[in-house]
Amino acid sequence: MLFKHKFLKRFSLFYRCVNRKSEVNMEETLKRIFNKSVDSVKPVELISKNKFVNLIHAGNKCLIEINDSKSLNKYDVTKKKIHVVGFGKGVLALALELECVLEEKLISGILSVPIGASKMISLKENSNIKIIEGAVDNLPDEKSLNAAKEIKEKVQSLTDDDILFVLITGGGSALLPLPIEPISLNEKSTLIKNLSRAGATINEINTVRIAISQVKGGKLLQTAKKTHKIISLIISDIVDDPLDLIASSPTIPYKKPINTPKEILEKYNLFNSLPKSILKIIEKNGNIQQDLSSEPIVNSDVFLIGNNRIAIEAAMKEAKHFNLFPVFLSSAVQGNVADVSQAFFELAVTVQHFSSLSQKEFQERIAKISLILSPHSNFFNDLVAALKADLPGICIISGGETTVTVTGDGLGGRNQELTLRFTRLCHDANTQSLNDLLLLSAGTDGVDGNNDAAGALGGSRILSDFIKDDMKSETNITRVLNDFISRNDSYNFYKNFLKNHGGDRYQIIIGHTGTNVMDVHLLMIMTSQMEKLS
Ligand SMILES: Nc1ncnc2c1ncn2[C@@H]1O[C@H](COP(=O)(O)OP(=O)(O)OP(=O)(O)O)[C@@H](O)[C@H]1O
Ligand SMILES: O=C(O)[C@H](O)CO
Repeated sequence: MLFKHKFLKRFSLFYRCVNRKSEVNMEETLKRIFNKSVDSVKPVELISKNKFVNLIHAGNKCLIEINDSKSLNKYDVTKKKIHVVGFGKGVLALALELECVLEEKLISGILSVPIGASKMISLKENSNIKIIEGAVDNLPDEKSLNAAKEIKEKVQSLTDDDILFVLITGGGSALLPLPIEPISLNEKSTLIKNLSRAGATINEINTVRIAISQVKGGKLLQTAKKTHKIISLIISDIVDDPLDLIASSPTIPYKKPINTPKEILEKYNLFNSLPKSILKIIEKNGNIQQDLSSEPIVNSDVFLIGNNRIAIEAAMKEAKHFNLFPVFLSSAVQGNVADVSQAFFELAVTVQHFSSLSQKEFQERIAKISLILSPHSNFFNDLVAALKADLPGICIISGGETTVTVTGDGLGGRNQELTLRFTRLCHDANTQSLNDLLLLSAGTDGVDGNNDAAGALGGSRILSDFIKDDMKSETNITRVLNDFISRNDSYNFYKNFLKNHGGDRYQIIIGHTGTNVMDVHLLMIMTSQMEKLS
């Protein structure tokens, strides 16, 4: 804990003297900002409204134009047949946009999408695209294995007459499992589950996935050598948009990893318990790049069409509509959810108490928090500008993907656990002023771990519904919070416990959104009672 309790108590007295009933509906405001940020990265925005892909008929020629803001790319498709394959949480909506743009030029396709995805989005009535749903709880299963086999066969069958669109979004790794033989699906799936529960980062998990797959890490592209052109359209759900890791990049050869798969498995104590089949492959594929670098692939173009930054920009714009001063923190928030929730808490408290801190103290605190939250280079100046502004509140906006080391048997996800831990920190600090802040954290894919929520809201104000209840003493609340956190049961804290006490508006349930650009965090701090910086 960076701040001592003493520090918090000193300032709480000041805030208790002020009647701080805010008229802003903080929950609703944050939810609306989040929804706008998700809308901005939906395929309909990225492909159609932005005119990213266009079909042009010029005389007796037919061209596809791809306008990626850096360059205009033209493909002569007059005598070509166009196909599509895709895997990930957002590819159904992407394929629909592609169908609308390419019309009858698009003659076939196969998509591997999460269970339930086609309840939310339907392709055109006479669609030529086959949809295979699979990967319950984001883990590979027989259905996604069959999808992967079909996709590989399809790609292998293409010739110089064909153009192939490959749609890639987050969640694609679990939806395109094809382990190197003799590794079984169950062995692979157990290993990935163990890595994830041990708190491995997505970069680490995908490095291991690539090493044991027949199609990941550019290997699907190898099977498409005879195809005239392969055009990959990617929505990024990894920090810094590493194209060779998103959905384990079946169409982009993997660069040398920072840590080898073996080192990663050793780090999480999983190497010594590997089944023989995996062990053999891991020892052989020490340097993943080797097999692929010998044959440069010339018939492939790759476009990044959406990322977390776009969602953040939309959130910034929407926050202004609510008269909040938006401050961009980072698109790269990573790390253990315990550290990240602590850092968000300390950031909120520092902002609330800036007028009592010397400039040096303020800078030092922000610098400490920065070690965890990796702020954008202008963050400090932007924050100071917000503190000088005459607006009722600040909204600090970030994105990224935290990790949870799951030791309990509850239901939850990194977002709900982040907001629950944040709530506990605010509650423990026992300061009235903390009622003026609220943190929203949610996955832009609409899914947070192994349940139907996308995320939640956290802060001591979410407890006020049941603090009023005479039955609950302060100690009881602390015990309840600790219990749900230790069992990794954040979902049920919001779904059942909080709801039973009248707090039913703090969990975010929106279903599959048809896109995926990691998580968004919105920290709202009402400043109307705070002194402004001069
Ligand atoms: N009970 C739980 N409480 C907290 N976090 C959990 C729990 N169960 C799983 N998780 C975390 O949820 C994460 C997996 O969530 P999810 O399936 O949404 O993955 P994802 O990373 O968003 O998927 P993808 O990147 O493939 O789209 C892991 O980080 C895991 O540690
Ligand atoms: O599918 C995956 O590998 C993750 O969502 C990261 O892209």
